[in-house]
Amino acid sequence: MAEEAAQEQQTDPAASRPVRCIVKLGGAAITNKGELESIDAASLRSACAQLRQAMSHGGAAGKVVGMDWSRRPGDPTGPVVDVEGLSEMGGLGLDSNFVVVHGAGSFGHFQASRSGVHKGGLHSTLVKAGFVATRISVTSLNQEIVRALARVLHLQLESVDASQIMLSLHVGFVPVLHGDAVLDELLDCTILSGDVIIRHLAQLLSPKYVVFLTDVHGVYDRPPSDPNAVLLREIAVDENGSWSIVKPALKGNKKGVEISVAAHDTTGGMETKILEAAAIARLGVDVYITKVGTEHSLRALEGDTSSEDWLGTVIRSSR
Ligand SMILES: Nc1ncnc2c1ncn2[C@@H]1O[C@H](COP(=O)(O)OP(=O)(O)OP(=O)(O)O)[C@@H](O)[C@H]1O
Ligand SMILES: C=C(C)CCOP(=O)(O)O
Repeated sequence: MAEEAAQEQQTDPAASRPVRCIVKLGGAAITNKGELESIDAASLRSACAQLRQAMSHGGAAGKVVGMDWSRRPGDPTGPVVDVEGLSEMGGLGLDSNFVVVHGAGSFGHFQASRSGVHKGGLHSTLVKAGFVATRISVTSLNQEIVRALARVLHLQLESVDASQIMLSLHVGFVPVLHGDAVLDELLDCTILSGDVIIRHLAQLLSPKYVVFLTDVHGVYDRPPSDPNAVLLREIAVDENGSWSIVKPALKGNKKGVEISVAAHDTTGGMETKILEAAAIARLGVDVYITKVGTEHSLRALEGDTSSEDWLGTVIRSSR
């Protein structure tokens, strides 16, 4: 009986509450992407705190009850479990209908690019070793992210596969997924970006909006390291999937965007993000790309990017 109910919830999206937001914690946002296996702790903390704020109904969400029970007694970071506090969980008014996907940043891209996992070739010992090394690296980042989220969200978090997502949401979990080294029918193995996972999730879950948090304010007309780079405020996507810059009007009617990708980035950097965001917008779901740890990221997570002073890129359907 329980199994049947679970299956029904898994296959029937209407059985679950609608998903409000799918958010990507970009690897460039929460790690120091150029420095091997280095977390940007301040940005990660800020992203978690803002997620909590965005999930809370009308601001303050009460006392924090840590859900990270893996800490040992005597750990200076806090109590192992505050049992009394747990009874308050029900009354906190957190809207758990968020799905979190994180990127790899400096956990995974180095290992993958050095061994060439993204290009396939599992017959090679180097690729096989790189596949394993990439998975170890990105899953160790995942542990840290799940811990950081568990410290501030009064919710249980799980790394889940697609078939479990709807059910997890239904019971009040916040699913946490991530890009990874994966087996592939065409290449035999490759690197799957969190950006691509988000597009699939958007198709599956029809969220109200999607947020990409990264280390720059949004999509620029050229790499943001160029002092003349202009932030693109709005990009429209037509029914064929082609996109055009709506705001601001660029000099010389410039249509394209110049993109640079870090040498060790195995998933295409900002180019992949724009392509995936355009595919999501085509579904009728607005996409916000903005910088982690800013007032703009909080507003994006709350779904409120309408005011003129919001800094970021909105990608939406032209329909
Ligand atoms: N035209 C451009 N507009 C915006 N960012 C750009 C552009 N060209 C290059 N970039 C770079 O893209 C980077 C963000 O893309 P990236 O894929 O690294 O983000 P992420 O999703 O946070 O990281 P990860 O892929 O590791 O999860 C920024 O650091 C920025 O410098
Ligand atoms: C393990 C890796 C390298 C996954 C990469 O995913 P992304 O950082 O979201 O593009």
